[in-house]
Amino acid sequence: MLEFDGLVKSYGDNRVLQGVGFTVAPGQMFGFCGSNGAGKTTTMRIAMGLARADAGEVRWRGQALDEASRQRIGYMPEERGLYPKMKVAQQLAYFARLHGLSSADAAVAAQHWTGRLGLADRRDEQVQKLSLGNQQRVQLAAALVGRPEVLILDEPFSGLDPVGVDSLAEALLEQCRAGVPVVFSSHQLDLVERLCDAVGILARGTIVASGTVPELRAAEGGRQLRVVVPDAPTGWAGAVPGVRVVSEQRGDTLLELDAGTDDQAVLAAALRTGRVTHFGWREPTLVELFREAVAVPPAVAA
Ligand SMILES: Nc1ncnc2c1ncn2[C@@H]1O[C@H](COP(=O)(O)OP(=O)(O)OP(=O)(O)O)[C@@H](O)[C@H]1O
Repeated sequence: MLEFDGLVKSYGDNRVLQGVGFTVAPGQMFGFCGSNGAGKTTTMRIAMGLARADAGEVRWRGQALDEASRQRIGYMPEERGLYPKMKVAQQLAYFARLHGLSSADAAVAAQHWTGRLGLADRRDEQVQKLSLGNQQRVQLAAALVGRPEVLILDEPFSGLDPVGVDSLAEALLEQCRAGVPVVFSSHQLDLVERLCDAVGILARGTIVASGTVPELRAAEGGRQLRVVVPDAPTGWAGAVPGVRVVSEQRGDTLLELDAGTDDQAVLAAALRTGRVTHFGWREPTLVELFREAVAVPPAVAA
């Protein structure tokens, strides 16, 4: 297990982390979400020993991370960290050597990851001559090239084109299948929803929601039903007991049902208006769950 346990961190009066904890199992892909400035980078930097926590620790296999165990982590920092004048393959082989690979293995790993991440034609170019997206790919290759036991990636998908997103996603899933725990931060919640086994949402210094996306949906609790009745008169659903109309546009209605309201009664009411072309429960997207989770509760806002 990779365990983030009770992390507390302030910068002056700015209490950024106030007890952040979550765990990532081997082979699990964990999407670390939160608004700008929520503290995701700070959390990852603490794990890598680049910022010091005021309290709490990060453990891998039960041991607090130290310099030696961090050698076995593939880390992609937010601020990026490549040598601009070094050539791509040479640089990746260098990073692999830093992670303990022999020079022969390092050269093979550099060759492999440049191929996997669409950089085969760029191996002999200086990093500074690459486009931003390709520099990003090199940075990802640098995190992967040392055969990491754990991956901690700060916004690895930002700036990648759709093909780059796909090749990185495939590479990360492959790492998971090999038993590597992967944590990555992202604002691309559609991607998080598609890729991650578990999600943690950081707000107000703590993890305010965590679990699989279906678990987050279940915790959210709202029951919304989408009913499409093209010929129905406007406002038809307002007359059904226990139903609140969330939105209604040319027969396409989104309804919130009270706990005791039978969806079949709603269907019967819809059928009385004419044709029903769609009737189904609507699952909130991760974007909607995120908005709900980060919204300041009235008691805090007051
Ligand atoms: N070295 C530092 N000195 C002072 N304040 C800092 C430092 N690093 C981060 N902060 C503050 O800590 C807070 C959290 O920043 P952090 O970069 O961890 O957030 P984030 O969730 O990664 O944000 P984003 O999504 O915008 O990248 C911010 O208010 C930021 O200004």
